[in-house]
Amino acid sequence: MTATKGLEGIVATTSSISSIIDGVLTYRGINIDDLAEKATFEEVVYLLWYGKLPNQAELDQLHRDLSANSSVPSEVIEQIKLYPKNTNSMAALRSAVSSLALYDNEANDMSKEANVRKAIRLQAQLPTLIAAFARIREGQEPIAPKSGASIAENFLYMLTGEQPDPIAVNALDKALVLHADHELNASTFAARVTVATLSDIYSGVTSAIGALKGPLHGGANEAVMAMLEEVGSIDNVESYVNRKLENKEKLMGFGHRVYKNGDPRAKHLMKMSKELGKITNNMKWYDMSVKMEEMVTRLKGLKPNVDFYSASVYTSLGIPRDLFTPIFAISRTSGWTAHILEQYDNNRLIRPRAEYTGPVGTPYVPIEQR
Ligand SMILES: CC(=O)SCCNC(=O)CCNC(=O)[C@H](O)C(C)(C)COP(=O)(O)OP(=O)(O)OC[C@H]1O[C@@H](n2cnc3c(N)ncnc32)[C@H](O)[C@@H]1OP(=O)(O)O
Ligand SMILES: O=C([O-])CC(=O)C(=O)O
Repeated sequence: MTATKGLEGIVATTSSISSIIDGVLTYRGINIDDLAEKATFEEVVYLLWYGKLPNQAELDQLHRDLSANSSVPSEVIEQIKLYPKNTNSMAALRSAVSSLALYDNEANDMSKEANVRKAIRLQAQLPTLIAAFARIREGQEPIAPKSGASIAENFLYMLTGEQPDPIAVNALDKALVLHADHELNASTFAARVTVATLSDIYSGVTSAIGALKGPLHGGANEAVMAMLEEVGSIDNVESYVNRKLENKEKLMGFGHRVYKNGDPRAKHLMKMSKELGKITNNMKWYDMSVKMEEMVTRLKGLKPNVDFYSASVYTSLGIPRDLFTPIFAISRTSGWTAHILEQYDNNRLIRPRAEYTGPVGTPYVPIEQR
């Protein structure tokens, strides 16, 4: 038995949800470039869950279902009020999503119908939880979700209490489309491993949030912004990148386990970053990012991944840095739940082996002789 570090190249499951073939990403066979330009996030949610694009009536029904389920139990809001004000936002989200299960009568109902209803509730409630957390820590009251609004519109509305600009809504919606699913990434794998024990969907999504939090995965978008802020100005990019590469340190938002010739989502976010920079009359983060990309690509051959330009996109939308990864979680909930439903449909316990590298034949030494 020989281990493959990080399971690189190991095919661990079959899935019909999303694919990465020759650097091309598809959701249910539809190229991400088409979806990014043409689909709304709700259409993508439907596509991931049901395997086809919705017709108008189906999409309208999904909007109604998401809207009707977007309020969170008051007990969970009361718990969030008890969280330390400076708590990590992904830790807060992980705890709050886990708490949702306590107030869901169907939490442990493993029927397909109940699991689909729970997927809808999770998708609808994550934005509400995150906006509530963001307001509560600022000493503000949470804002109830607005009936009939899309997930992107509702999230921005619940965050600020103001009707968001349609440009901001469209930009966030497109970012949600781009982050919705990504084959067997670490957080989706975590979700599938958890539910493959026939544990419940809340446990699966809670595991996934824990995995997404790390800076090698979803946490990189926040780390990219921290890096840009540390660099401070375009004049410092060159020395910063040179220093990082000399010290063999990671540059956040670059590299990918699967894409070696570039992440197809990055160009869309780059374009959005440029457009939003122009609209907000602040090209600083975009310009710094472009210079960094040019250097890292030239010197190290690494391309930006989905997290790189999303950092400047969210900053242009006025979103606090530590909500970037929770926003990723809002989007990826669609993919996580699609994978969880797929796992239940064709389940087998996921239990690989480890190559043992410890001592052998070790005698047991009685405690008085140690
Ligand atoms: C949504 C997402 O999860 S997208 C990924 C988000 N994560 C990041 O942006 C964090 C920065 N990037 C990374 O840490 C990595 O590229 C990962 C985690 C994405 C992929 O990791 P792996 O597939 O294990 O690649 P690995 O770490 O083996 O990298 C191969 C080589 O490239 C280097 N490398 C990879 N990424 C970077 C980076 N961002 N900056 C500098 N060097 C890098 C490694 O140091 C290694 O160099 P070496 O061969 O000289 O030792
Ligand atoms: O697939 C991965 O390893 C990480 C990634 O880009 C994602 O989850 O979107």
